[in-house]
Amino acid sequence: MQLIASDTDQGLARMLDGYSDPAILVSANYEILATNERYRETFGEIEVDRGAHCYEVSHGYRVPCDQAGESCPLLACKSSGAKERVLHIHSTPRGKEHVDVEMLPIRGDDGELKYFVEILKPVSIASAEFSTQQMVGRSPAFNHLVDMINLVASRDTSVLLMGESGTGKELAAKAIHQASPRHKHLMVTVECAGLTETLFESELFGHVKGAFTGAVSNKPGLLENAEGGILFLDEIGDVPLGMQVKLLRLIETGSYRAVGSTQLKRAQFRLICATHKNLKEQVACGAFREDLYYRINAFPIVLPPLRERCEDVGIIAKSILGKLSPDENYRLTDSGIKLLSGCHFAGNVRELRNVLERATIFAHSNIIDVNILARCLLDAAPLQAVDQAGQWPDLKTQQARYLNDLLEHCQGDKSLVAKIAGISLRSLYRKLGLLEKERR
Ligand SMILES: Nc1ncnc2c1ncn2[C@@H]1O[C@H](COP(=O)(O)OP(=O)(O)OP(=O)(O)O)[C@@H](O)[C@H]1O
Repeated sequence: MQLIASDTDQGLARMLDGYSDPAILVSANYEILATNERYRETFGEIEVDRGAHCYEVSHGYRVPCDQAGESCPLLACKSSGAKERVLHIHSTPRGKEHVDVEMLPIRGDDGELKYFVEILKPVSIASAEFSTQQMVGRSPAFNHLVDMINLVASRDTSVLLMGESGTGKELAAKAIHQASPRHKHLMVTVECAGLTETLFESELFGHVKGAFTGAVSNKPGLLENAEGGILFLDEIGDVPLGMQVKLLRLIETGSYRAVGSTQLKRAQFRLICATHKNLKEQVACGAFREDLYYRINAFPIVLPPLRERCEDVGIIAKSILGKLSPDENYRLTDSGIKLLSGCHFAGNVRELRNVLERATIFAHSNIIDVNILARCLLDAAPLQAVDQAGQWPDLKTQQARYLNDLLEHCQGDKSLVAKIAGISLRSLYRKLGLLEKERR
């Protein structure tokens, strides 16, 4: 135990060492009074002798978290008088990390809230810094996603991952697998899109020799590989209706038959499904069974589109470059990151990845700048095509916004703007001239 403030209740401070997770004792004015050994091992010694505030040490803020635009668990704890938790990004000796923060209130003899025990569990399923292995991000939308994954991973609950194409549903499924008690067993992915009912059934359940033309020997199904582990059904919305009944039976009874066999087999697995479709709408129009929908949807997690976490684009882009060419040490310029952060990637992280892959082909050195990126942004449109109110602006307003945004991104470089916009420089000057006239 490291005791910082001398007037701290010593017994209370010593209690921290009973926690196997990093823990600190905090006063009602956010002062850190004591830390346990596990905390110091994980987050380092607190250098300031006296008056070190939790918001300074964990975030480098000069004011409490709630005044810096974040949720403050201590404040929440003060108002509820009960245990509170939140997922925060903390500064650590290793850089920024996601941390699951739990705050417990302790009352003095007079019944007033006097101390707070803060337990800080580092979350390893995602990275807030460059990483080629994990999901990367630090925006509020991404942190919420990490929080959801972190909460459900240790359970055996079925998870439904929903989100547009390329938002990272498969990566999220892998993160759940790695953080789950089943991580020593396999996660078997079944790509449901484009499979006919027959093919789906024999892939999943296996078949016996002679079950159909071409079944020359017994073949085990993917379910056998998933035994004890995780079955990940990607694009569950594309499973043919006939197969949905068999899937439902499998989930409800844990048993199935290989194609052509009468023998009942048992399967033991955790289910994770993913879809880019709106399954509720699919249910309403009769394309997806309602009973199956409720079976797979025990814990829904929505993956936010990239345009709702623009702050993450830079760190994701750097991580993707590290993954694409580990030896090249590609560097993105700040204006390049700014350009990418302002784009509407309909294909989300996958489209960003494609843009970066093209950029590595065009780059003459390991520097990827705004000019190279502009050549590679084939489909990505600048953000804000749709109004805040969800209304489509008229074409003129839309064009004006587009050109203004682009000019800003390209730091006034009109040749570059013309190139990205796919118009001649003359035509750009004409349009800008018209805009100017209208403004006056
Ligand atoms: N947060 C992230 N950080 C780093 N890379 C990411 C992140 N999210 C997605 N990616 C990368 O983006 C690509 C697409 O991700 P993934 O395949 O998981 O998306 P998906 O939602 O399953 O797509 P689809 O619906 O088309 O199958 C992958 O290369 C993945 O590694």
